[in-house]
Amino acid sequence: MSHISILTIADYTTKSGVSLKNLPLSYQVFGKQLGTAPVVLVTHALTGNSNVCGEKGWWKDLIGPEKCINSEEYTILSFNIPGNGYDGFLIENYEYITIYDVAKWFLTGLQLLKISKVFAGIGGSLGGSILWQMAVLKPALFQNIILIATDWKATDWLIAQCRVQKQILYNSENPVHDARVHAMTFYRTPQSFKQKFNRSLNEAKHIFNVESWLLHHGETLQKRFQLQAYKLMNHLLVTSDFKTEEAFLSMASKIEGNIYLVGIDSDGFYLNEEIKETYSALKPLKDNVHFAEINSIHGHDAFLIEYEQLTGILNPIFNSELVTKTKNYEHASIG
Ligand SMILES: CC(=O)SCCNC(=O)CCNC(=O)[C@H](O)C(C)(C)COP(=O)(O)OP(=O)(O)OC[C@H]1O[C@@H](n2cnc3c(N)ncnc32)[C@H](O)[C@@H]1OP(=O)(O)O
Repeated sequence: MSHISILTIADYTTKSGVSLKNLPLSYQVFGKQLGTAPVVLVTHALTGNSNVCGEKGWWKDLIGPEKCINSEEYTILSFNIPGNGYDGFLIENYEYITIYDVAKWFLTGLQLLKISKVFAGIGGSLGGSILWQMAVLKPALFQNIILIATDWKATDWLIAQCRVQKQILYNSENPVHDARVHAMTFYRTPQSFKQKFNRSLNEAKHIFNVESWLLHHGETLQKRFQLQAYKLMNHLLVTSDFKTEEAFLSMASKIEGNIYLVGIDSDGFYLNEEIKETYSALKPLKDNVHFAEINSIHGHDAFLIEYEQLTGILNPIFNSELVTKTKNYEHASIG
């Protein structure tokens, strides 16, 4: 059982020029003790947290003892995005914070923990956008980065969805509940709902099952996630900081480690074709960039559902013999 530890970032000035003192950065470590094994850094998504593989860990089907990312072989580290509320810390005035700042905080966290080399950074959705930014800021840090259902930029489509979310978060009487109800529709697909519900009725509630499912997810999130945290996370989604594709490609081509892009063919939030475009544009500039696709009817949520396919994609990175040799070499670099 991993407990939450807290680091303090004494002095930080955001990219927008706001000075912050004593910012708490909380984290959890699972598996091997820090300094004894290669580090896997997991960056969480919108309503996630640092509990990646504990009893209620959100990626416990992928990470843990004898799982694809085996906690008996690796040190699993995850920071909470400051302001996600999971450690009791909220950020009242969040508009000046961007993904760039979060990436800088995580990099400072690694420095405070004396980690100079990370075997793999892995994240989906918002977590993947943070990883892109970290890898660009520190091109030699990661031996592998795995970016799942994510992008280095916010597309117009994503910005539009986040605007609707913001309208709900500011104007609804039950903002977290209602925003989640809306979000669950674009995390899935029509085909996923058809397979799951097929117009069936919830007799007790006199509504369709798809409706009671949406309301269930709304209620569940309302119980565990705070409004201020949701506002911050929704804001972060639209703040990637690379300006143009040209600028991004020039910076991304300097990342030294292997880059694995993973798209979901039915993703209606971070579109697969955008991920493929990034791959096609980056591949001529960098040898060790790879693309893999998850085939699923479940849309964006597939990165939290399709574990067999994820395991198939990730096994060569985490469990091949070649990797084991590299891992042993990497032990020496962990401070
Ligand atoms: C933007 C970003 O950065 S990332 C996007 C963020 N995405 C998320 O946060 C994930 C949101 N999705 C979820 O939480 C999903 O539930 C997943 C992906 C974790 C799991 O999906 P699935 O395995 O398909 O489970 P499902 O969505 O059906 O959820 C199961 C729950 O729904 C309940 N449920 C199922 N059908 C119904 C129904 N007809 N009526 C009411 N409740 C229902 C189940 O009882 C179960 O409840 P419990 O979790 O309280 O035990």
